[in-house]
Amino acid sequence: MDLQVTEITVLPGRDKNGETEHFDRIVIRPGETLAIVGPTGSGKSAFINDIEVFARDDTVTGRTVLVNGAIPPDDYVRDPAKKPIALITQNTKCLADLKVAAFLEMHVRSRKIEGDEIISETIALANEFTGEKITPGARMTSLSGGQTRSLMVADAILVGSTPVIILDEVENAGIFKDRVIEVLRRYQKAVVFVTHDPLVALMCDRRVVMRNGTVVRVIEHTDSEDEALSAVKKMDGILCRLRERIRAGEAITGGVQAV
Ligand SMILES: Nc1ncnc2c1ncn2[C@@H]1O[C@H](COP(=O)(O)OP(=O)(O)OP(=O)(O)O)[C@@H](O)[C@H]1O
Repeated sequence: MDLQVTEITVLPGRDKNGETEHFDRIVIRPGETLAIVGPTGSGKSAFINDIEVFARDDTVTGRTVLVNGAIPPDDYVRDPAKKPIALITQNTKCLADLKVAAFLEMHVRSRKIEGDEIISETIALANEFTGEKITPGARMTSLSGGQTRSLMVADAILVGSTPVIILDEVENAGIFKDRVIEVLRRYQKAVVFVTHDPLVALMCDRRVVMRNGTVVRVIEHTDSEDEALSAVKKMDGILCRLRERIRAGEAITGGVQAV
């Protein structure tokens, strides 16, 4: 990436009634995680869309998004190779009928990255996110939803090397959410999650609460939520193991605490 992204700033626009939004600015920096939460239709997708297109008072919300404190250069918006944002949604479908390694190789070549190790490294990283292992020889079209999204996240981190990653409701997709968050932090990505998942929301540094097309509150994660977070982690662990057993075709008899 040509320009180091040190911060993305969202400046207020208008709510659904056309009233000026009340927040001052929302800044996200490398290594930080932001969750966008709120009921259906509250404007979560519109918020991430503003970031993805670098809004300049030209979207439905009237917000403006700055990169390093300034309006970003035009090629950030127009040239996909220069765009510093990767958006990964639930509807990631692969139309390329290629094997996983060939698909990654194509991306690696287009990014002009030297060496082949990055392909196996990307597959290995993706396999940290999913219980169903991805092999280099598997066809892209035969991957499950969870495998595809795991590969897309690993690809955005290592091959695309984008500093900002937006994940739109990927939680139901058979990926290890806490592992994804840990790795994204380790790689110093600025991450925005649209989420309804308590574990993802509580693990993030901040939660942006949406209602009626506007940001109504920004909640900082503090120690006071740690107790709830560790309880949710335990529950999530139980559910994950239970899910694996059900997928494996087991009958679940007895209590689930002991799973
Ligand atoms: N500030 C705004 N001003 C005008 N229209 C808005 C604003 N924010 C969102 N909208 C519109 O409201 C509708 C619902 O918003 P959006 O899809 O972003 O909600 P959501 O929270 O993502 O909903 P869901 O959880 O169902 O995906 C969309 O048509 C969107 O364009």
